[in-house]
Amino acid sequence: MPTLLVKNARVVVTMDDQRREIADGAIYVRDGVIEAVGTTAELPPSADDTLDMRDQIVIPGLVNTHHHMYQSLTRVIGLAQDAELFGWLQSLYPIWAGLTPEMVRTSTLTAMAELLLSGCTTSSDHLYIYPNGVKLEDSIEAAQQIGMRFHAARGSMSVGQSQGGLPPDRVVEQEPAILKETQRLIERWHDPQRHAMCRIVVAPCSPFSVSRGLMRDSALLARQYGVSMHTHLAENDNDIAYSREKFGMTPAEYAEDLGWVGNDVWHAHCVKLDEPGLQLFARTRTGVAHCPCSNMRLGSGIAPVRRMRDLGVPVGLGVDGSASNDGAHMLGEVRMGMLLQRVTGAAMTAREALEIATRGGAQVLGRDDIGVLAPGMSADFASFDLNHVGLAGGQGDPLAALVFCGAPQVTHSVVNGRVVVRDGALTTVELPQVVAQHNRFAALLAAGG
Ligand SMILES: Nc1nc2[nH]c(O)nc2c(=O)[nH]1
Repeated sequence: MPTLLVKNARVVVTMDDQRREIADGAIYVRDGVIEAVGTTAELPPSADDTLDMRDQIVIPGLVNTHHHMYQSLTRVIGLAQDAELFGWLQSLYPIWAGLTPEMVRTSTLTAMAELLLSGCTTSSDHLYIYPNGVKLEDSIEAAQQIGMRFHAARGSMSVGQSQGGLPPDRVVEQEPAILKETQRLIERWHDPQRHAMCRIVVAPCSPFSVSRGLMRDSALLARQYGVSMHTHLAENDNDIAYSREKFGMTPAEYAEDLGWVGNDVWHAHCVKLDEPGLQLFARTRTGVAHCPCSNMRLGSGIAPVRRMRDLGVPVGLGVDGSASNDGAHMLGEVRMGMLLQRVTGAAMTAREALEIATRGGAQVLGRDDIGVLAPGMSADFASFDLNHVGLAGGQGDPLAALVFCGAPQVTHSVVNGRVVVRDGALTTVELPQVVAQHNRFAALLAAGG
């Protein structure tokens, strides 16, 4: 059983129940699981592999609760640069119709590389468009290759324009085929055990691209297998208007009506969730993926995260797809999450913002084994060099500096006890080659395949 020792860290931020921040910190890992956390003097002096974290801060691996990784192929597309959600989607659906399995595989590697280099060790990905033979396996196999803990959300769209939906008919699927494929994926890939590296999520896309029937049947399927459910909800004013006009309900009423509330459900955005909706989410422990950069980029508004947290709604953080962010720096997203709440006059500390991205994300994804550095937890963590120029002058409070100052890339990232980034470089893929391939695919896609 391989062992790993982290020692001499300036500080280990545990996010444990006492929120301990351990100076001269150390972590001892056996077979991918944390065995001990303490000071360097308290822990064993050696292991099969040792990371000397002198002048580094160690934090629990960040948990990204919302992404569309394929969208990294369509960053800053001209027509979509300045549009709100519906116009943005309408200009991108036709481009995404050209996606191929190889494009999904490569863009998943690129997006995961970006996440791992920014401190994220677990990510969800909402893949909801399946043209040209694309399958969820294209992203699952990329996650295995790069070594990221993965919640693969089998998205779907079934209501095209001819039925009153937003997407063109050619990118939607038949509902029986969606359900059959989702069931196959759960049976093939879902691992319900602690420390699982791959879980499947049932994830019809949004009220304006999926029927009520598919929402209901998806919930039944998910609960039959005990897997989580994920969708978009209450993202902007047009989204609210669509729900009111089409269903005669607010988004929260719609979700409740279809069985889409509970601690096995998390909704992306929820910018426009009203007070009864917030109360409903708190009562039912329904989760939210907060995506501050995307909400700003699309001009959607500011999610009431302060109110959510005060009511006890589980909140995690998400970078969202890179066509609406357009970066995927998870620690940068933590900073934005903190700053954006302050724009509303609400209080949000650096420590709370980091908590949302660690413990909060773990709760939203339904996991009790990540987001905290403590014995028995998965060995998922990231370290940052405190000598980085962007942190100069902030040494008095390294954790606050990391969140406030504008984030560097990691020095090391460890996932399930495996060193996936060592001394700033990915150990599992040749990143320059991946990026070059990604750029070729992006150009092809923009040119119409
Ligand atoms: N931010 C996003 N919102 C969405 N709604 C929807 O139906 N698709 C998307 C998306 O890709 N990004």
